[in-house]
Amino acid sequence: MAAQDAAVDSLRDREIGVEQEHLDRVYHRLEEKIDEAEFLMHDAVKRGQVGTPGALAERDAQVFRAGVHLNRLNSEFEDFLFGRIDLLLGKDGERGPDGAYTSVEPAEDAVREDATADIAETLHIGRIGVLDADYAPLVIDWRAPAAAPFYRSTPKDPGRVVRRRVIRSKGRKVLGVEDDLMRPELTAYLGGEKLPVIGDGALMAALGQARSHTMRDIVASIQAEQDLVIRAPAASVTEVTGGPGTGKTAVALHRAAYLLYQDRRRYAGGILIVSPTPLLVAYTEGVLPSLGEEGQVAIRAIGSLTEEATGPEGATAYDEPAIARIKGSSRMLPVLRKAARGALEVPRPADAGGRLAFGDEPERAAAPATPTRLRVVAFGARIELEADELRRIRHNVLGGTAPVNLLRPRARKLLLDALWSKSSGRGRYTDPQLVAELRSSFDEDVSTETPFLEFLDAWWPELTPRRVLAAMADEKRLARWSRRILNQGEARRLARSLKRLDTADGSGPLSVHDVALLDELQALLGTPARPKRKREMDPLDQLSGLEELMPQREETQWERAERLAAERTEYAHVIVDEAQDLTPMQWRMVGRRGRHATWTIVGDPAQSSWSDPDEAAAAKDEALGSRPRRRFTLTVNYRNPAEIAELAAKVLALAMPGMESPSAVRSTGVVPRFEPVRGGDLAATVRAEARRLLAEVDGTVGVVVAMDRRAEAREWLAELGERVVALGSLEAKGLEYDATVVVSPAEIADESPAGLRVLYVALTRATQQLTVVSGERDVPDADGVPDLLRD
Ligand SMILES: Nc1ncnc2c1ncn2[C@@H]1O[C@H](COP(=O)(O)OP(=O)(O)OP(=O)(O)O)[C@@H](O)[C@H]1O
Repeated sequence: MAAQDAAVDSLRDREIGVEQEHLDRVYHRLEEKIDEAEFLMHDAVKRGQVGTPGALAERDAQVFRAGVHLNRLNSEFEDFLFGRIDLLLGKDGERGPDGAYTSVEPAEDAVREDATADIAETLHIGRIGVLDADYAPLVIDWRAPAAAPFYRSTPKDPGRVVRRRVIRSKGRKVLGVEDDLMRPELTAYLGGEKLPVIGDGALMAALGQARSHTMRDIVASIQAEQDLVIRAPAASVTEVTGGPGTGKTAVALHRAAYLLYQDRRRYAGGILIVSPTPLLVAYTEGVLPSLGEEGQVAIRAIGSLTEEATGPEGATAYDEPAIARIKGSSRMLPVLRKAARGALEVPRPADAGGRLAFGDEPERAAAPATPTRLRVVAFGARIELEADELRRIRHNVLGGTAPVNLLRPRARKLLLDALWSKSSGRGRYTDPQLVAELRSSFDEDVSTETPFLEFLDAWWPELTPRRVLAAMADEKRLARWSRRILNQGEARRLARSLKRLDTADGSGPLSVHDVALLDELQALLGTPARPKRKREMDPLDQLSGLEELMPQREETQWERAERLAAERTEYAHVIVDEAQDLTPMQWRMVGRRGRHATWTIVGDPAQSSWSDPDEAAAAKDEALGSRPRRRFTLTVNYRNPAEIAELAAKVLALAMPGMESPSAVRSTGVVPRFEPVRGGDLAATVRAEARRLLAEVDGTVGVVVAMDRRAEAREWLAELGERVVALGSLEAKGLEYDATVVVSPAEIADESPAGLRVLYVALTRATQQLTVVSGERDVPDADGVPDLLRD
């Protein structure tokens, strides 16, 4: 036995040596490329000294290209090279642009009659492609067509692949190799020697690794059903469903990288990834850089899609479920329409200095209540418009559906018309040209008069979304705007929840659901065009007057890329993660960002925390329009061991009877634990359990509690260090931990109408171990199993 083990070890060492040699060759080539890039960079800087506009632009472009290249090469990727496939001869002898043979099927004579064959081609797969000096592929980019068989090939449908190898390396050192044999029936030879096979698969090794607070890419172990989604053509809408842990988030992120690789020009318009929480954004945002992609992709939490309204930190407050239900519903749309127009008559909050939601100027000094009379002096006489005349004009202007803020010029025009019709100058002449001149000077005089300007500002103020939302905090007013849409109780609750915003400076804390309302209001109000500010001039240039002689400095590509990203409100591709949670109002908000986009939508209806899935489905259909859809289903759970998945399936059966659970790919033999509260002390029980799990696992421990308990749970765990995190049930979306403690299933299930589905989410976060602690509302049996989790 020992001799056999030693033989296996020495074969493994030999194969590691083979891959090390290849990796050395790759790094040698990379070093040459880095030298080249650095040379280009210096050359470019020299060119810059010539100073003509053309040379400057060329220099910028060259520096940009060389910089990007250097960046990618210099970032010492862990697992830069991670895969290899050994292939039979292809059907035709054609090679693709990456130098690899294109044919997926083996040639007819690739396998001899005695089931022996020769390996005709070996490809190494890595995060980016590298060609040698003769343009032969040293490494194929994982997204290139030639790399697809690495992911797609299975023993059932092997194509040309005989052996698929995952290479584990760190920096420049190869640490290990794991092989899967795709054609076990063959005896294959490579360079005259029998092809060796090492280990028993890389997937299990990857799944067993401890989790950290950031997600890893899965580029070395993407499975065939996932690869189909990642490489699906970007036409219209790609919809992916699958249970917890089936890799939906991972697939969505890899798809973003794939699309950029496929068609960088098309996606220069940006890819937006919408995530449910800032926690999931933080968890996933390292994946794309690790795949060599940054810049073009914006990952945003649904609560910070409108950064202008919320600030970069976004909205993180959660409304209680009954309020969230109202704010998320599409019934809010007619209410907001009324509010956007009605808010014109609402006096500004008493103070100044508040942050404008979507503008860039601070609010000006407090204005009095909306004026009811306009009085001006023209041609030496006083002219007045009374309340009912003003009302008629306002009514007239608001007739259509145009955004309120864009109607101000029309309001101004109708006011001037009405004043002119009362002016003494009107009947003075009959010559049309004279009348026109008189009118024009009348308009100019009146419209620059301070009383007129002040009146217009107060009577037709430029509204901000925050100001309108704050105006809805008044119960009577909101009752008026929501008549026959919300019932009295709903209107009252909604108004109360908006009171937070009705502060003097209008900057009270926003909830996640407020953001979609603000965004809708922004669309209803419109943003008037502002005069462009002149670029500030260099004071030295001004002194010498040289600026007129110098060519206009052109924007560099970097500056341009940054500016476009900052200005971007629509994207070329929109990816929605945890799509089952988007409310109808959120679908409208996301829809506005992808009006001309292609889409990838991933989600799981069984994990939805939104109470009315039909209403959300209708809003989603509206956002996507009639675009054709391709649907995929992922079926294998890579996160939870079978023991945990089995327990979660009991809740799934209650939450969504008849819905199938994904099948867990591995089992650990460790069954979930059940802990009743010890001595009535929930905090101590949870703390003890978290401490125990910290000793059991290498990575992270997540403690999931009902939303109302978040703050206290953080205190319970404050001294246990950074490996432990306390989370509210809604915050656990999409995250995973080596071990989790789920605190009081009944409390989580009772939180909202979707509570059972939220509990299902909480129970499916662990990769190794799970403990369920019963609280007051649970009814544990003699083994501590709460009633919700019994058979
Ligand atoms: N092919 C794979 N190879 C290695 N790990 C994988 C693979 N597919 C998924 N995983 C891992 O499984 C875990 C679950 O993946 P992911 O979070 O993407 O699932 P999900 O479907 O989004 O889950 P949920 O619906 O619960 O949010 C992650 O740790 C991911 O890295």
